[in-house]
Amino acid sequence: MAKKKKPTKTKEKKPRFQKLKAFFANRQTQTILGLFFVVFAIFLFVAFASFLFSWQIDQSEITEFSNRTAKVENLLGKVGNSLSEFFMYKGFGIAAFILPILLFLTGFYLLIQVSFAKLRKPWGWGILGMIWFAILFGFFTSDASLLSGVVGYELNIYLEQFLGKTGILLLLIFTFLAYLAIRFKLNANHFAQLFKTKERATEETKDEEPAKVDDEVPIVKDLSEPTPSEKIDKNEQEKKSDFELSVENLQPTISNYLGKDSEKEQKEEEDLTLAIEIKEEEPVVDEVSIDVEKIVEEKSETENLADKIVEDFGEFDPTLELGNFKFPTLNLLREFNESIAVDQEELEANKNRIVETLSNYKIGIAKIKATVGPTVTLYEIVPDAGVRISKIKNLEDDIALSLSALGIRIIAPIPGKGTIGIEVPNKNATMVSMKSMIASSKFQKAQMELPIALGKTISNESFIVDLAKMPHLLMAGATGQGKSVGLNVVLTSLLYKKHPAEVKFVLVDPKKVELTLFNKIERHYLAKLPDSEEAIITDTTKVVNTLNSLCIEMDARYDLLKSAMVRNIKEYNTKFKARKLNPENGHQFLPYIVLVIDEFADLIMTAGKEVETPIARLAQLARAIGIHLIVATQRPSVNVITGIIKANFPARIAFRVTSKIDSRTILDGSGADQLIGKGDMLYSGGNELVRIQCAFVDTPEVEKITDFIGSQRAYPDAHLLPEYVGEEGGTSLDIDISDRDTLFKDAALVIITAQQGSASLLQRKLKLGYNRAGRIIDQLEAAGIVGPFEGSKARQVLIPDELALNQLLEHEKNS
Ligand SMILES: Nc1ncnc2c1ncn2[C@@H]1O[C@H](COP(=O)(O)OP(=O)(O)OP(=O)(O)O)[C@@H](O)[C@H]1O
Repeated sequence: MAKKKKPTKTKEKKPRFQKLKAFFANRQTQTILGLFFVVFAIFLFVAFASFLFSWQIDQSEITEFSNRTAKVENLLGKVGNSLSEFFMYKGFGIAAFILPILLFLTGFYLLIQVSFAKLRKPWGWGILGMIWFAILFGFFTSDASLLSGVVGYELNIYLEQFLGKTGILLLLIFTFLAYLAIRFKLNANHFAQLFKTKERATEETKDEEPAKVDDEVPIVKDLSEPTPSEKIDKNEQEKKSDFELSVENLQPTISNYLGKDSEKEQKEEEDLTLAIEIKEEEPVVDEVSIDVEKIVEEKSETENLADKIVEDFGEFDPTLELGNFKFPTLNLLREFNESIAVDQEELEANKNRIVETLSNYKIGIAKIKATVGPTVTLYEIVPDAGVRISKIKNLEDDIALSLSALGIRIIAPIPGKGTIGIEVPNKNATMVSMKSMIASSKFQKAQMELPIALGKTISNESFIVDLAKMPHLLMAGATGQGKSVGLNVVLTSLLYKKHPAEVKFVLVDPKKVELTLFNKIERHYLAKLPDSEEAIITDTTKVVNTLNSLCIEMDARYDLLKSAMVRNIKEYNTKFKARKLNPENGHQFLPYIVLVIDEFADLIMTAGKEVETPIARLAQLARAIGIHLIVATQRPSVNVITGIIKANFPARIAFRVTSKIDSRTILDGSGADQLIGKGDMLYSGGNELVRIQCAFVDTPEVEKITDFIGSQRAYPDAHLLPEYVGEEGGTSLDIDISDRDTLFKDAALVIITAQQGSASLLQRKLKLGYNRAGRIIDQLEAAGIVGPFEGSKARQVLIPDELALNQLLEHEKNS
């Protein structure tokens, strides 16, 4: 009992808290509050300033607050006086001025809508500052005065008992230095560095001094008569370096030159010659001396800059471009009477018939329990001990006959329960409206990437699944059993939950009528090929191009994920939002792409392998990069849902099908043939089958939603997928050599080095547009460097290495 009470309490509290949250999130509330804070801050500031001059005069009036005859000098009257008395005299003294500054900042932030998180720091430092200044002023004043306030004075007395006067002073100095260290991000290394640079500077000056002396020595020596001590020792002469020898070699050259003049002159100018010799020597010395470049220490940051960008600008918000986008409201959806009427008589009658039929076959029942769902009621039976389960399973048709009802399904045993279930359709089925699904708190609070509200289970629980986890969905069912409604339910769910920046749809509708309504939201939610006019694809050749284009997008996304060193789109986007990926390196926020294909059988019939291959490739690989497939088909035959497709679509929905074989094809078991239609479906998310009544959303409802979204500001164009040049899009293969692209040879080298003939490789390596890369690939094909087009696979490279390429090109020129 106690356990049951708890959740009701929290349920009551939450809406009230949310209302309060919504109230404060309202811009009007924020404006009024902001203005109040700003005005109140100015009020306090003026009152405090005035109090500085009038406090002694007004002090006696404090007790006379209600006395109308008593007058005060404070510019802001008795209220100003009392507040100042409270905050300054009885509070923090002069330091109380910090308070109006903080209030002003708060009001200002509220007005310009800066996040509250940014106020935490100023308030924290502000309050600490008030206390610190109060203590500081209290330290220097001997009485409770206006400077320190009562707080500062009392704190000083209190601290003095423990630390003494000197202790307080040290504490103040320490806290001040600690503040400097935290505020300006200083640490001991900075001081050490400061010390080192000083030391280096003094060392440099010291180094320079002896150098000067050395330089001067030879000049002094040369100009003066050589002293006996400086006469060259023979031993030393032997040790002379080559360099010194070369100086000697210079000597005769100059003296020979001088020798051409008279010998007298030679003697007279001997001293001078020496000086000249040395002067000649100087530049040689200079050449050899090493000029040591000053080591400039690179500036380093003390914190991660990405964090700083986030701190300054907040996380990247992908929804900013359509910041005013309004999600569709609940009132666009229709309301139905959805209360399930439990018909006691019907229940009783069905129970009696089940018991009777089973007893005819000598199967005793220990217990029976009924759960009434929207369309079917589940009777859970606990058979007597020793009854074989297979025996009950075989009685399916007999029980159906005795209950004279269609769509009876026997689940023997119910997984995880140890009972046997018999699902019997209700006489009056209840519709599950889309509105109830969208409004359910399970959907509203779903923390999923791509939540889909499919419908209600037999126990009336809303069944919400995450398309991102599925990761692809296969839908099958005979015509008129609710497939199209199911697709609309999926799309509507996503429209109610995801911003246009977060998800894009690629819609393929060969029937041309089912998804046309979504044309209105083309520039919000749809993705298309660059050259196509219509975003919704109805033409088979366009489907092939779109699928191949999605394969290119997939490859490009994998490259992005690789360079960002993440494993999936969620991690990638989180990293991108935290501004850890540079958009200049090609990184961008990646929206989920949901590819919806209606009438898959029709596509396979007309395009066969051409669509199957890229679909299989996407299904196999696209889960991590946020491309999800929803494929619907009327005919779940094995040539439509082939083994390779089936293997990659673990999540499947089966509406009613006409034969057991079809049921087996789609669900790997029977059951879908026993459904009753009209949205009655079985969902298989791996191994377990869940019976669900699909939600119902009408065409007018979808129209209202798309109108609502379509009427809002949109992106300039639909989301553009990478361009794909199909086989027929290529130019003729007889390309003239002179018409070749200027980058032809570079491209050939890239392709040969990588041994991979793909246009996207050229795009990346040579930084080309897709069209140009495609043209070059065609030219390479014409030149016999790459093989022919092979669907989504890269072309074969026919030239093994650069040498062979050169030979080929040379041969071309000569021929
Ligand atoms: N979830 C549902 N709840 C109630 N009724 C439904 C539901 N889904 C479908 N129906 C009924 O079934 C009819 C056919 O549904 P829908 O058009 O989705 O069938 P379909 O399988 O797409 O058929 P087709 O393959 O011919 O397009 C609807 O008009 C509606 O009356």
